[in-house]
Amino acid sequence: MLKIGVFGCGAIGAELCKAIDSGHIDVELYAIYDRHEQATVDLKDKLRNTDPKVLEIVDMVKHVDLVVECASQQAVYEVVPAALHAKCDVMSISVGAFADQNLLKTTTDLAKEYNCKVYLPSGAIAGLDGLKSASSTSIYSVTLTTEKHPRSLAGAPYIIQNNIDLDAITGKTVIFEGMATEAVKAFPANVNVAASLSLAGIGFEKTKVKIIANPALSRNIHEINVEGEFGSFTTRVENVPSPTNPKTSYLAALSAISTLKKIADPLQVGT
Ligand SMILES: NC(=O)C1=CN([C@@H]2O[C@H](COP(=O)(O)OP(=O)(O)OC[C@H]3O[C@@H](n4cnc5c(N)ncnc54)[C@H](O)[C@@H]3O)[C@@H](O)[C@H]2O)C=CC1
Ligand SMILES: O=C([O-])CC(=O)C(=O)O
Repeated sequence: MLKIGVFGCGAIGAELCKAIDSGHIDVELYAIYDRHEQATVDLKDKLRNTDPKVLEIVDMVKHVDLVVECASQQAVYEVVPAALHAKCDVMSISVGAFADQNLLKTTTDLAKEYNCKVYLPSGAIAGLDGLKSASSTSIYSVTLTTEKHPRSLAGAPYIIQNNIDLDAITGKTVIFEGMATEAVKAFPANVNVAASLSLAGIGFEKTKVKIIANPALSRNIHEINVEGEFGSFTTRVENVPSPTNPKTSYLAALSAISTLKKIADPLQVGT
């Protein structure tokens, strides 16, 4: 059975571990890690059938087949190269880190060298399947419009650097408009989905991102518009936020669960 290490025990990591613990995913949860020890303690308390070891990344990679990063963009720099050097496959949910072309190249080079796979789940959006198909011909534009409650944007570097008072926002307000390359750094905990879109489509320099704060919202909305030689499509997901992290949509955790389930499943149905 596939041995898994989960790096990051927050909203997504905890849901993923609970899905393994409940038997929903047929893998062995061998190890977990979080820089906040209490997060590992709290997570272990919630698990009924498994008792993973708490191992730092250097030790985790010696024992597992696949490492799942669900921590932060910063953690990707530590976790992904370490896993690949140890010939482990990796799933990474903090996809925005791969806007760094050096990290992206190192990752793909290492994965090729060691014959490993790097899985980047769809996260909190729908439509990557259509975008990937459409990419075989010309794509004219890809636009992500993300609308969240202002509290979900709190702490983002862009909000801090521009002294934006989120409490003063009383109506729908455009906070940011730019390209994905800038957006994923400016809002590292809000628009990792812009990175997945960029990688599946026309790249970080051409993928447009608009971020709107709306205090009337209780859901995280991601709308994607794609125009190309194939025609056009729009997807819109109105996401229920994770109860433990309002920045993160529940669908993102479900996407990580679904990706891991697919990796573990011996039967692969469909194209
Ligand atoms: N691709 C997508 O669609 C989505 C991606 N994300 C990203 O996924 C990641 C996880 O999201 P959540 O579980 O909601 O976050 P969270 O904040 O609830 O949990 C993250 C956990 O990882 C730990 N952590 C962070 N950096 C670490 C490091 N360098 N070393 C060790 N532990 C570290 C934290 O202590 C925390 O317990 C975040 O980067 C988030 O921005 C979130 C939602 C959607
Ligand atoms: O969960 C979401 O709504 C999307 C998100 O935070 C991200 O892409 O970083």
